[in-house]
Amino acid sequence: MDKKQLIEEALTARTFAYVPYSKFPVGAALLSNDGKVYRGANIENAAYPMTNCAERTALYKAVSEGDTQFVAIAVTADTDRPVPPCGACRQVLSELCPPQMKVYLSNLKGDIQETTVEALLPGAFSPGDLHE
Ligand SMILES: O=c1ccn([C@H]2C[C@H](O)[C@@H](CO)O2)c(=O)[nH]1
Ligand SMILES: [Zn+2]
Repeated sequence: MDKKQLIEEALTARTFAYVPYSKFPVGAALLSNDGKVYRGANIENAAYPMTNCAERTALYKAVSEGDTQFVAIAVTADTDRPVPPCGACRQVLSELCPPQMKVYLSNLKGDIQETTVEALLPGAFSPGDLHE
């Protein structure tokens, strides 16, 4: 599973978004170290703040299936620039993924921004901050 294939998976995931309010579908595809891909889409709610982003959907699917070792995530939406993850997703990525893990942000025009979990949220509040 290479970068291009993972982005294709994110594009497929995007088609399953539940977005009656924003009409802004987002897709994500999370690659685990055993080669499995967890797709995620954003799922909105009439109580707006309950919305779950595509990235967190993919992460929570994986973790709740017992998969915790990840090597990359792709995220895609119909944005002018490669879609930037929200603050909440950056925090969750930093909790559940290695700091140097690749993050492929893209849009429908085919622009790709390659970054890392750590670069998306430098200095993130981390599990280690809770203990001495
Ligand atoms: O990286 C992002 C940015 C936004 N959204 C969702 C949340 C909401 O459903 C819609 C508009 O913010 O897009 C994501 O899923 N991922
Ligand atoms: Zn988000």
